[in-house]
Amino acid sequence: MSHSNPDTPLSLTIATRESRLALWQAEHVKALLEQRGHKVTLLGMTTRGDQILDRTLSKVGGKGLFVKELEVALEEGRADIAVHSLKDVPMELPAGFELACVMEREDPRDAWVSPLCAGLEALPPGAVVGTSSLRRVVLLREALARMGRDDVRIEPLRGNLDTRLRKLDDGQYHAIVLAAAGLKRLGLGERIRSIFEPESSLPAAGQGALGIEIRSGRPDLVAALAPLVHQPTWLCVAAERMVSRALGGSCSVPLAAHARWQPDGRLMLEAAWGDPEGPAALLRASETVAVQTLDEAEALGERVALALRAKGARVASSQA
Ligand SMILES: NCc1[nH]cc(CCC(=O)O)c1CC(=O)O
Repeated sequence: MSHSNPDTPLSLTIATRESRLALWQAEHVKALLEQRGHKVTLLGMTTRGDQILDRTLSKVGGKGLFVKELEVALEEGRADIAVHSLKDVPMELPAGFELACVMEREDPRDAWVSPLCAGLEALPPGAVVGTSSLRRVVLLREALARMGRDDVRIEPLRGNLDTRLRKLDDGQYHAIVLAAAGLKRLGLGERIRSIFEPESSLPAAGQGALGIEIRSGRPDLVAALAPLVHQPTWLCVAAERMVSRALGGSCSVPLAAHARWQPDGRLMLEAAWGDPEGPAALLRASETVAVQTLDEAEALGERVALALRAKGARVASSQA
């Protein structure tokens, strides 16, 4: 098809959420596409996930909340591509949509932001730590239990990045935990007091990576986006996302999945699962293997999910 040449300039519209982080990400993709001669417009929109700020996301339907409206814009032809934080993209896209591009990952780790101290160990007695994901809550509880700190309270923290930082600055929390990637992208990296190594806070599947979604059947877009693809990141997130998918992909279950390239060129995938009803201890599994294709990455993810299941992890029933 003549349209499939990556050098053919296109006029395209990017659907994006309107949080500062989402706009930064959309502008980033816009600039990269414009460098390649394409003409790009942004279409900003508000999603249900942006509107519901008073409840924990896991209680109101989960990840799809941040992408549905963008998909409707693609479906109706009001936009051509949607730029997402991959962490917010459901494991299975609706029929007729596909992931056309995964870009190079920003820092995938969790960050500690606090005016008081550089980590959990230095928190004052009775401190309140804010975070917004079940995964982080369970990982923090584990770490606190290891330190014998049953005095520390973990409280929900919702809202976009600026809102979360403001709540910290208002004194509602002594410290908050959030993704390093968002802070770094917005030039707020200096607020990070410390970074959790994956050994102490295993990241969520896709954390720190951007994905670009399109309607299927647009080889012109696939070709235009091909130069933005970072294959090593795509292999990592394919493995990570398969773990979530194989376990039901619900964000009301504490689940971490993180893949890293080893110096020997193999991919190490680690995952952790927590029983939403049970005790806080997480089940863990990992495997390191040579991976060259997305199929091999997904097979790795499936095996690690199976290993978790063998240890007692259950498949979540599909979310509402
Ligand atoms: N759940 C919301 C969300 N989706 C993506 C990011 C951060 C950026 C990224 O992971 O790419 C965040 C904020 C956070 O988890 O603190």
